[in-house]
Amino acid sequence: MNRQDYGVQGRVIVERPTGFRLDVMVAARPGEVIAVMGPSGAGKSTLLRALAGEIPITDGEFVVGDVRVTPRHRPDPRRLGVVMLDQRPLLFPHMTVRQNIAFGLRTHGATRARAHADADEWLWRVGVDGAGDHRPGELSGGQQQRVALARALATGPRLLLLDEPLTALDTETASDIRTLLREQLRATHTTAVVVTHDAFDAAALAHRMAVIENGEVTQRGDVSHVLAQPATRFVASAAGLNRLRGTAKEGMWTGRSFGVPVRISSAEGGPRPADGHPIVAVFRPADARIARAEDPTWTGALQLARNDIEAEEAETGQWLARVERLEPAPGGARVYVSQPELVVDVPSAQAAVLRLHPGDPVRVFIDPQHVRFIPAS
Ligand SMILES: Nc1ncnc2c1ncn2[C@@H]1O[C@H](COP(=O)(O)OP(=O)(O)OP(=O)(O)O)[C@@H](O)[C@H]1O
Repeated sequence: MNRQDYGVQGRVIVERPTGFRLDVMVAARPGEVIAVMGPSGAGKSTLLRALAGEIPITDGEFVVGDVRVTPRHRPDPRRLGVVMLDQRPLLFPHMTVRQNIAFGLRTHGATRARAHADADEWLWRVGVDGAGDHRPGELSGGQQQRVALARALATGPRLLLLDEPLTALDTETASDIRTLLREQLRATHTTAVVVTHDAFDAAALAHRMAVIENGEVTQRGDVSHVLAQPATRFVASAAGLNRLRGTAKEGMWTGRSFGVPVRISSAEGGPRPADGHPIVAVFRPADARIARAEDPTWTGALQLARNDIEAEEAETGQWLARVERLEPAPGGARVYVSQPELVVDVPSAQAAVLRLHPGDPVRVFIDPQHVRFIPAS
């Protein structure tokens, strides 16, 4: 078969007895890497398991290369040519590393000598040459994941499925394996679907991404486009962005904070949504600022905010908010506030001065030059 035929395309529908329904269109061109992100329970693993032929689809159909999968026809995974790479390497512990890789090649018809020679070549490609005679248990977690990648790619799968392949690794090892994965996927022109919770991995590994929420695709497109134009709160938070839904009025975002009107403007030019249309204000947590409210009591702080509105002195890009929780973050603190819900990254020096606690009234400020408006879908 011509290598150009490879890729995956179709509609995957899986209904669970629990009432959960997955219904997604999948399409990856040959050699293309698609990232799949989504909240817990969205159906990402269900999708991978269906694509791997591990569970039947209830409806729809898809093709992997030229092999068709339907609710009634579920080919043998080897014939389907789909290989799954898990969070954990899952190597055979009683075999040597070389035998682990050669095993798959042997089941594809290679002679013992050929399989062993190819296994050594693969060990070299993934940077663990010399480890061939060791048992997996004698290698580090990162080395084992390298071997698992070699084993997955060695048989030239039509489709490689990666389920959170970097999650179980420490940061430094994850970084090495991310680079290796990227290089090898490109070099072997392997079509792949990678499930990840990390937008950085999606951007590093994939050409395009699909977001699954509650069994459906809520956004798809080029990775950078999806992350920059988040269509849902989940994507915004995965991309590390605040996403505030409001209504367009006089070229500004308008919403409410504790019943008090709030406005945010954007420095961006271009067409503005007509008044009354829903719009979303998007900005980074590090671009918002926070200060203690002028009055430390809630009644006092709210009264001041209302007075400003009545006197028409309420400034755009600032409003009263409530601290919900605080988390340590690199270089400072991450502050979660409500009404509207958003995240503000506060540098250490300022966090030390502010001494915030959950329940405190604060003022949030956002400069228009850091705000982007996108139409609400
Ligand atoms: N074997 C099963 N039988 C019945 N229902 C299942 C089974 N496995 C998963 N589900 C249900 O399918 C839905 C989707 O689960 P799935 O594991 O695919 O989500 P996920 O996006 O991979 O989540 P996570 O990120 O937490 O792994 C959930 O409601 C789950 O309870």
